[in-house]
Amino acid sequence: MVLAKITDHGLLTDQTVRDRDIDGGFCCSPSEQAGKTYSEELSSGTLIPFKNIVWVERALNESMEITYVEQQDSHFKVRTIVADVTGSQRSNEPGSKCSVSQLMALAYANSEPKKSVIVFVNPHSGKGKAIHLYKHYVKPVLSAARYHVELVKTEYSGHATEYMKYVDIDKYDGVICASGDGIPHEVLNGIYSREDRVKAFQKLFIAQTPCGSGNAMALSCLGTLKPGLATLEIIKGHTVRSDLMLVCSKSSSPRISFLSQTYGIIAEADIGTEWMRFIGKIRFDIGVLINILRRKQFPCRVAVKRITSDKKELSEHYKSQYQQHGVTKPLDEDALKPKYFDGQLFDDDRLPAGWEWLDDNVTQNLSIFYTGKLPYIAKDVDFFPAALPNDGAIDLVLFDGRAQVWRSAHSLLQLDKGLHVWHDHVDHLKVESLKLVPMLEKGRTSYISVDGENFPVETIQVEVLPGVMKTVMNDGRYTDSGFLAHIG
Ligand SMILES: Nc1ncnc2c1ncn2[C@@H]1O[C@H](COP(=O)(O)OP(=O)(O)OP(=O)(O)O)[C@@H](O)[C@H]1O
Repeated sequence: MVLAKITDHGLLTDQTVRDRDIDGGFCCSPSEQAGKTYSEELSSGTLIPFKNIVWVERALNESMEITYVEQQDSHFKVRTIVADVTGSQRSNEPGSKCSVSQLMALAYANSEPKKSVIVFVNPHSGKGKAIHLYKHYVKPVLSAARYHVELVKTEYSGHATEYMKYVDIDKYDGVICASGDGIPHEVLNGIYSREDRVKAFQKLFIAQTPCGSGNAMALSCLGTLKPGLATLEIIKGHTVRSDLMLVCSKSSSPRISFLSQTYGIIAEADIGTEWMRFIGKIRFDIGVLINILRRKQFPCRVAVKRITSDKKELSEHYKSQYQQHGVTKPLDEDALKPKYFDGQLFDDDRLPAGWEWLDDNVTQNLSIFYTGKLPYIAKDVDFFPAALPNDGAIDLVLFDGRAQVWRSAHSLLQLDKGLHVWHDHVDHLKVESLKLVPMLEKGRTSYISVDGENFPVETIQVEVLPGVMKTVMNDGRYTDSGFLAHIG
């Protein structure tokens, strides 16, 4: 039995008799807890942050059984202690007993406990490691938090889309993707194709616990690449309504995109180097480097409905939107429909009101076209530092291919801090919608990628869909990209 008291920062253990360690730390459904051991001691003066407490229930003699996540650097464990907890002013009178409901309320200050979720695990994600990561880091946390889990191991590409198209959404609060970014993309598109899509987007949160090779959603929303920690953040974080993008083209039906669309050097390095998969993630850097050294250009025309004109306006937009609390307006069907696509792309000769073509001198010599909605596209790749979850904007970054090689290389070396956007040969705009018209010479092959997936190289129109996706973020914000500190 542990004596513990409530403090402002968490539960502080006072005096230890014994604690209980569940199954070496990685079991956790209540029924599995039969195998509890009574071995380890918890040192006196240990602080268990409220955020780490995932479940509390009554034990014998007014004591409580408290389950929490213990985490320190790479050490990660789910533990249960039996404690006699006294309260402080924060819960009730000093010295008096704290109740289970009081401690649960402190533990779940920003979220609801005990949700029901669909968990997609893609066995192929992250070079086949996803099932192992799910079993050892994700499942223990969800079980300890008494989540109801409908586990779906994806059996083919498109499985998560099909599943989300027909699943009974009344049974669930959300979807957790134990995968890379491909499964959230599928989940969102499955929901988008439902007849009751307004209700589905309104009801279900969609989050990623990073088990793939590309984990931009978890990095940007939860700030970690550790699946166990990300799962704790999903359970404890704030729910946020975030913008999505809708990609329309001639040959495909409108496609939801939560991450990016890219054409030029990045698309070549990502999709065009698939054959080099065997060398791992470095293939991407090599692909970029080769194309930069070759000064490869990808001519196109780009039309936009802009929100900002230059980097000064971009900074002002960021400052004014950063503190906004987000979308509270209920969703309706109009919010999910494209404004500029009626089954056909609009005519290039007649831009809709408020649209304009970007400078042809730049777009005809472009090296990178990249749009995004999340700041981090990979670890240490802060490509869209000014991205905000629900500013009703798509971030558009263009690299002028006429820049000298050393200038391009220098800007790309600053991707980790998001400082590339301040270089003169890099444009960074906020737009409401855009049109990309690739203009490659006849016979030249290239790539467009949407959320990292291959897309036909053809004209695309992209529109922002404000506040459509319910997701989870640590403090209700994206992981710090450093942009605010930079603009002061
Ligand atoms: N059982 C399966 N067999 C083959 N492909 C699958 C299967 N399940 C899912 N997929 C596909 O795998 C793609 C990549 O998945 P995901 O993003 O989760 O992993 P990843 O390791 O990050 O992938 P990548 O290496 O492509 O970035 C998804 O877009 C999905 O369509």
